[in-house]
Amino acid sequence: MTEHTTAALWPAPSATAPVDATVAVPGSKSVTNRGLVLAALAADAGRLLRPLRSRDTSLMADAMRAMGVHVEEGVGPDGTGEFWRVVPAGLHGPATVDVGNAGTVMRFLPPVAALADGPVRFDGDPRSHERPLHGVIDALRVLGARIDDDGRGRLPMTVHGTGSLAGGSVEIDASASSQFVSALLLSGPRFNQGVEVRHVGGRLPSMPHIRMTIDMLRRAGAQVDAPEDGGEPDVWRVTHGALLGRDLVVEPDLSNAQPFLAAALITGGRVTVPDWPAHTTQPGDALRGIFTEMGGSCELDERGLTFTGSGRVHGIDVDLSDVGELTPGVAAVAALADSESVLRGVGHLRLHETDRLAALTKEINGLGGDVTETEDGLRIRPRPLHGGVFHTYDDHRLATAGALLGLAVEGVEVENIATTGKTLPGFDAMWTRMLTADGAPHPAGAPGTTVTTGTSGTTGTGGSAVGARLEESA
Ligand SMILES: O=C(O)C1=C[C@@H](OP(=O)(O)O)[C@@H](O)[C@H](O)C1
Ligand SMILES: C=C(OP(=O)(O)O)C(=O)O
Repeated sequence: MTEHTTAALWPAPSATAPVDATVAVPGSKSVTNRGLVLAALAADAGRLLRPLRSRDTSLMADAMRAMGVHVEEGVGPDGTGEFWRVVPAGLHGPATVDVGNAGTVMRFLPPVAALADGPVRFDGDPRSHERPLHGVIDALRVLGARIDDDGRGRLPMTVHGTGSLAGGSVEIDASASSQFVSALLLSGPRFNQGVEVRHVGGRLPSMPHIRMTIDMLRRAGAQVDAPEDGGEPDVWRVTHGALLGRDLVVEPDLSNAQPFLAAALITGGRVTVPDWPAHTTQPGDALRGIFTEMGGSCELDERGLTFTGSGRVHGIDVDLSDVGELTPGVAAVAALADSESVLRGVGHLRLHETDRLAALTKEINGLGGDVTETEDGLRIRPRPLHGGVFHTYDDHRLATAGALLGLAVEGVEVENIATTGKTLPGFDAMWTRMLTADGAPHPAGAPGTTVTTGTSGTTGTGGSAVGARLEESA
């Protein structure tokens, strides 16, 4: 856990009534950044429709540009929103990539850089020097790349691209991050022999994110063999071959929908998120089950996902290994529940944007809570909380967790709310608008208040298509 800064304090608004709003959530970070990588590696141009525009995705687009790929911004005809057009080109070095604190950029791009025709230097925020990268660095060396690092398997480092990579079979321990596996698979079609990745080690977290990688690779024309198709457990194979340029519609970011759905749960209100996909690999879809168990109910129909709180919030005993990025939000809700919660399977969160288990424990306890760290998660015993400063350690999900606590606890001040810009710029304005919605009951198909950001996302309200999934129109 890094030291907190003296950044501005944001007085988290408390809820004076049950929320009743429709909140259009911008595009998925994970889909946008995979889409950019696959488009840059494709044989011809493609577009990302409704991409997320945030710090993590801008870093990815800028890194592509630094290596010679054209990423152009555009706005489509009425109602279709913003897009990014990606025109692949020969990947070039020398180049410099700023990864910020984006796991997707620091893990997904070194294999791309190995295909460039010169050196690509990687560096980022101080925290990026602490986040594990050994799975990618060691694997790339086995697959034929030359990499200069400081011997710790972390950033900063330089990948000496030679224009191609042999590829082949490799064993990695990806228990620290599923992104090691995704990184090698995403570039696999461009390796001369494709790639076979075998995970050896502790439990692999974030499996839905690996399924997202496989799903998107297949939609881009790649041949992938995966364990869920009857293959060997923990072994993935990607065959060498061309990737297709195409149009990809980016789904709303369901993990970023979490604070808004949680607001309905905490206040006993109602929030609709339009364009919630009927089928998705996003881990945020698990919120339907988790928050229902914690005391609400949800309905997926032509308006999107409507979550309604019951006025009671229950504790939960849950394994979040598959959906680790939901942990800060679940922990905040659990601190306001009527019974104890145990969150399991998320030891790897100690290596996320910050040590999330330590940070959540310290900050919730700083408001009077009773949270203890376990070996692989958190035990949360609800207690009456009081106001105070909620530090965020440059972690977007700590910031939204603080906002959630502020709904029910007067006098919570969230440090550096702007850190939400990593994946959700304008969160504070969306939050305030959700809370100041007029609460007028909205019949099916005619939601009352719509909250959008200016950065991306849809502005659709009633009648917007459910199932805005990854779609090919190429
Ligand atoms: O591949 C992805 O897009 C992600 C994978 C997960 O990483 P870990 O497996 O490191 O938790 C997740 O937490 C992160 O927010 C996004
Ligand atoms: C862990 C996260 O991000 P990253 O992609 O930087 O790993 C997250 O968004 O919760």
